[in-house]
Amino acid sequence: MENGRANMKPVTGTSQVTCTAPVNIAVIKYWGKRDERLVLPINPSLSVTLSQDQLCARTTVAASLDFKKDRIWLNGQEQSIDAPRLQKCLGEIRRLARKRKHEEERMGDLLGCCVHICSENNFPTAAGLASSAAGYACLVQSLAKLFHIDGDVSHIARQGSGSACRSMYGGFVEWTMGKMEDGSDSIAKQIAPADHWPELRVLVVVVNAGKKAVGSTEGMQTTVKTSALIKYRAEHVVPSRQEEMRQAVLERDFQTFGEITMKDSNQFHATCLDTYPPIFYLNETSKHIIHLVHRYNQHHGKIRAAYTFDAGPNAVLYLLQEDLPEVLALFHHFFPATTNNSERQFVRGLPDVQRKELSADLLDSVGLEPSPGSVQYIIHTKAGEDPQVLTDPQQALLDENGLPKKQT
Ligand SMILES: Nc1ncnc2c1ncn2[C@@H]1O[C@H](COP(=O)(O)OP(=O)(O)OP(=O)(O)O)[C@@H](O)[C@H]1O
Ligand SMILES: C[C@@](O)(CCOP(=O)(O)OP(=O)(O)O)CC(=O)O
Repeated sequence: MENGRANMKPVTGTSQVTCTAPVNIAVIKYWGKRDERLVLPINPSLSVTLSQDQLCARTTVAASLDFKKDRIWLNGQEQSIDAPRLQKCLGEIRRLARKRKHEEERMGDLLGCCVHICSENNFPTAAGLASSAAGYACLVQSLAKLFHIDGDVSHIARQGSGSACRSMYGGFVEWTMGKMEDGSDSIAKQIAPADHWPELRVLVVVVNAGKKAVGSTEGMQTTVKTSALIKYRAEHVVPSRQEEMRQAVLERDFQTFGEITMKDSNQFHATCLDTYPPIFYLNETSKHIIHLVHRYNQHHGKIRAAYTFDAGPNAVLYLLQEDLPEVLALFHHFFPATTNNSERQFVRGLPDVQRKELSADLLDSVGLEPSPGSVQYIIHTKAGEDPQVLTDPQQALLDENGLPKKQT
């Protein structure tokens, strides 16, 4: 992978670009829009971009005068190109490209071409694992490269899915609310690069990889309409929290980082409960995980692991490398794999699983009944880089005719 120009040819035949883009998991949550059309948030948010070695979207975009219409395939299935958010991203990219056409000789006849888009995620789609963030970041990055647009395009990714703007950067990223009516200052910015905090580890605990009942877009609309708590949160809680969190990241202060992460996740889910009718994203296993983490931290008298939950029951844990063996041992003990979720695949992305003996004291402090099979699997990962261009044509998802490659 390299972050330079893509495998682009002049538009005599087909011009094609392939990119990958990361998932990001917020530690200060975005929930609620002040402008639905432009996807402008009611509060700023802050997230960690995850490594693409474990979780990523991959997208190939191709432009050709031979294509009759714009088309998109997602995870092997052709989808409607008329989806409003897709249209918004395509339209914005073409608008920017038109504006820059006179400065860009390379643009050639690209603007007269239709595009084919093919994308896949290497993890479950629409299951509360931020597939829309990785997916729209990947789409916008690939289209920007195809149309020779340089510079920040996070304001375009934002219009695909709000959280996608944060996946345009690696490491630790904030999404500023902005004040402008056109949303041009509601953009993502990196506050620290991926290697800023090398000891930080991330465990994505997959409780349920199925499609969730209430999508984020609809869920946050109802919250904004019906919850008094969300207004209080946006006006009186998040602004100072965002500052504290930025400082905690810059100082690699895990105690503050962990505490704010858990409190912010809890408040986000409290606003879901305050929604009318209420929205429940956490399930019994999520609650077990919350208890486990608090009792574990209490046992050690400090925060050693911090949980956060998006719009679904899956937990994401932030922790430091030195505590990884113990935390994994706790999950093996309290959420043992069954034959359906076999031991070998239980923890993914960790070459040599270090096991640690748990003290009787610690097991006693946690004091939960083991719940076999309720965690499907765990992905071990860390902070990672921004979207990448893939230059090897073998990794493209479209063939030389601009059609999805046959699966082998
Ligand atoms: N690789 C992709 N390319 C383009 N669009 C994608 C891609 N992956 C997901 N999407 C879009 O995002 C939608 C899923 O978004 P949704 O918000 O429901 O789930 P999620 O992002 O997995 O969860 P959450 O945002 O709550 O963490 C898909 O239905 C599709 O429209
Ligand atoms: C709970 C969240 O993951 C919500 C993400 O919402 P989306 O970005 O998926 O919503 P839309 O802007 O409507 O597409 C919190 C977060 O990522 O900050």
